[in-house]
Amino acid sequence: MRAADRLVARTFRSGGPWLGVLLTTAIGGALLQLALPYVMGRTVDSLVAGGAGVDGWLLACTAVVAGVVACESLGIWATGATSAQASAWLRRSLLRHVLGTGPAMTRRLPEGDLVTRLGMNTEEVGRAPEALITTAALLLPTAGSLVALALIDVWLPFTLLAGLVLITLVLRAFLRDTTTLSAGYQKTQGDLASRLLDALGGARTIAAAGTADAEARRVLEPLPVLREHGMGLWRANARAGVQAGLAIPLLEVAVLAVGGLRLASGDLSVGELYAAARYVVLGAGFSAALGHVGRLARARAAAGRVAELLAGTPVEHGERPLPAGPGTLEFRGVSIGLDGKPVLDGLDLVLPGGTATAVVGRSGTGKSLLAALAGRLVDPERGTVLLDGVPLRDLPRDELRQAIGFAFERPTLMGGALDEATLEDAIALGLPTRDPEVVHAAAASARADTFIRQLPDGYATRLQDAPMSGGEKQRIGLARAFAQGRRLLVLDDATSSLDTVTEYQVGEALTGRLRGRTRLIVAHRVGTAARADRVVWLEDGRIRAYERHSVLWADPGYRAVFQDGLDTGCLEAG
Ligand SMILES: Nc1ncnc2c1ncn2[C@@H]1O[C@H](COP(=O)(O)OP(=O)(O)OP(=O)(O)O)[C@@H](O)[C@H]1O
Repeated sequence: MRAADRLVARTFRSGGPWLGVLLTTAIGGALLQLALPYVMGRTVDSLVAGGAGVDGWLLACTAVVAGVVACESLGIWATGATSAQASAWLRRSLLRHVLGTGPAMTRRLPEGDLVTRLGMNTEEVGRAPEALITTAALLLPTAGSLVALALIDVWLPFTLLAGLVLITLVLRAFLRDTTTLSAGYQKTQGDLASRLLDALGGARTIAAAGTADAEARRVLEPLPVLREHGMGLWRANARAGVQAGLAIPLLEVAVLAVGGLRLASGDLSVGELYAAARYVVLGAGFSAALGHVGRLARARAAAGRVAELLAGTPVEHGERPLPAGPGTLEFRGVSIGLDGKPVLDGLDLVLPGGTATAVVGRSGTGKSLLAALAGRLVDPERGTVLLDGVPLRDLPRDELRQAIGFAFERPTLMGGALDEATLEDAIALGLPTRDPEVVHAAAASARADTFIRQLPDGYATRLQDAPMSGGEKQRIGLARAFAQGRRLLVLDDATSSLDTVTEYQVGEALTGRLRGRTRLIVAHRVGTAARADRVVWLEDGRIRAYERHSVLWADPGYRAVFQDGLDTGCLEAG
């Protein structure tokens, strides 16, 4: 819980100016509450004494009550504002961290679980500052009551103190139990969200397989666990509520008994006994912290889950500028593995600037991983990847991203506000300055220009108004990569949905007008490998060969790589 508590403390500091208002109203309100019994006691005494000065005390009573009401009202406002500000701060930093970590984050945690942590859990952590202040503010009247009782009579505070020890123990146990139970509850919520998001992602498959009922059961499978944690929380709440609730009347009786004896012996006035009774109630009001402690416990549990997200090391970028160069890409002793098993092992490879290299190999040999390493979407566990002699880790983020363009098999098209982003925005995504000529030229190379111009608003067509086929989306993704990557283009199976003719045309552009840039192309088609200057043939995590396709073709093992899913026509083309 250490990391969680540290995060709660950081969130507290981010509460902004409203935190000050909350603190002032909480302390002010507590002090006024503390003054109220004294003022009322003096009013009673002046009434008993025949009414001398009663008007002044009545006025004081009114002023104190008005002050209490004002503090409470402003406090409610400040509570909302503080929580909103703290949650917003945490959500912003968390989102930056999660997106900055990149694909490593979604490999570590399911997306639904991430959404729950970034959404619900962050909001719960945001309530921590308010819960902490209100709980602490409750200590003030309690401490004040002890002092006031001591001033009235020396025996009275001991009675209250005994009760307070009891209440503190109850609250401590409640905080501990509720934190544990809340953690379980929130974890199950994350599990439910992950299952739901999985099911939504596969909605087409579920509909096609007719398994909606079975899938709904699978999504809701953790419900009994959620219920168990929920019931546990209610039980803990009820138990602590009863225990703390019992303490107040018991304390009142005890103080009244002691105070009554002192009254009988003439050591206490009626007004003092009245004030003492009020102070006991005020002091034991600490038990009202139960609700705040519950919120604090939920916030701590949520902070634990949020802190897990922040635990991953963020991707760090260097400050070394990229020197002028042709885009030479070098893998030097690069290794990376999964669960202790190497996927790519000791790769040494130099792709000369301006060349086109196809990466081939059987499914699962690490072609996509090699592509990800080439553009620092993943860092190697050992070894270095260099662009024009500079390790990618040393490059500033903007220079790195401007130098390397990525296109994927299933690109996600985006470009600003969800409902406003246009096709031009999607292609220009990541460009430091928007130049329509660059966008149009990139689209032309990706064979997207013609179909875009046929749309009613051309490049200004909103993405949501342009439902696209898989191949069309791939072409927009390619155009985006072509527009951005000034030195190196990494195409990870990015032409798989294109028809043969379009794929050929894009291939022509890759070897024609895009020739000035280094190109790394993960290829499943023979034609793509044949057009490249060289082929990297991956096998069992190592480079089996780095050669021209025409040379490799003589090897039956190489030809077998293309056999999965290819027709003989394509093979002949090789
Ligand atoms: N960041 C990573 N770190 C370690 N291993 C990874 C990482 N990303 C993927 N892998 C693993 O690397 C292996 C190869 O995956 P990859 O997607 O690179 O294969 P591929 O050759 O592109 O396959 P296919 O042709 O089927 O797309 C898989 O077992 C995958 O789980």
